[in-house]
Amino acid sequence: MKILVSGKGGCGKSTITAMLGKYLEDKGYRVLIIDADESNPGLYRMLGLPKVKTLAEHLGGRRGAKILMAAEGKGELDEELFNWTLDDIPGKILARKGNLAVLTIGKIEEAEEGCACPYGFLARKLLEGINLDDNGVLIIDTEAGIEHFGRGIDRYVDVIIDVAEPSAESLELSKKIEGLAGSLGLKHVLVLNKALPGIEDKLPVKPDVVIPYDQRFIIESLEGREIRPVSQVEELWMKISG
Ligand SMILES: Nc1ncnc2c1ncn2[C@@H]1O[C@H](COP(=O)(O)OP(=O)(O)OP(=O)(O)O)[C@@H](O)[C@H]1O
Repeated sequence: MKILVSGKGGCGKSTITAMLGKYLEDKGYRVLIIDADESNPGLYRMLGLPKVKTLAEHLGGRRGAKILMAAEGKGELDEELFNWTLDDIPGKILARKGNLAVLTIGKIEEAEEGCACPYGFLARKLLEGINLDDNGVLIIDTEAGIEHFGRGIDRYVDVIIDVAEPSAESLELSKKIEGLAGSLGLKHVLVLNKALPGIEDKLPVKPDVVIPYDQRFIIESLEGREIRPVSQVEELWMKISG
């Protein structure tokens, strides 16, 4: 199963990715989290993992990714390059603890110019090439917004977790994500995160899962502690897998 997590900036994509990853590992799944959000230092902290080399660094940096992208354009890319199972992804690009691992696509350095296309390309090839068995779950934490939909990553996922917070802007974006999921024939699960008491009655849509606003997330983040999944994550998994 391949799951894409999408939503507005700061709505809780990484928080939900990390909680679902931990929950599933605890249930006996082998979990690979792909960090495709280049401005995302929180995911490693939430999972208590050290940072390791990115996939882009492994392939020669942004330049290496661009060369591969051009090769694909000319039909000359060795498609075997990304044909990995969870067992043969190079260890140096995996931050791993038990049956949960994180792989980061690439970080755009401050001095770097140009678009994020080479990293989008790598994410797409990775999702296309990776082979999961029945026990494997891949969760891709995307950058804020819906630009990544244009990079073709969505072609290789089964489910979209659409994370919204209770704001008009976030819900507006979620509506677009639902439309994109529908046009791609993907299962769409709407999570209302940071929900305040009674707020659901004021929403124009009915979320599939509601995660309350909880200041413990903020405290854990300030104290640099690992995240602990909330009980609603089980409900989220039922909606995804049911
Ligand atoms: N249910 C919640 N209640 C309170 N705070 C929350 C909740 N969920 C997430 N947060 C906090 O909101 C902030 C943003 O969360 P997170 O980093 O997961 O969002 P994001 O969507 O991944 O952000 P970005 O778009 O920047 O990658 C964090 O400080 C996190 O601890």
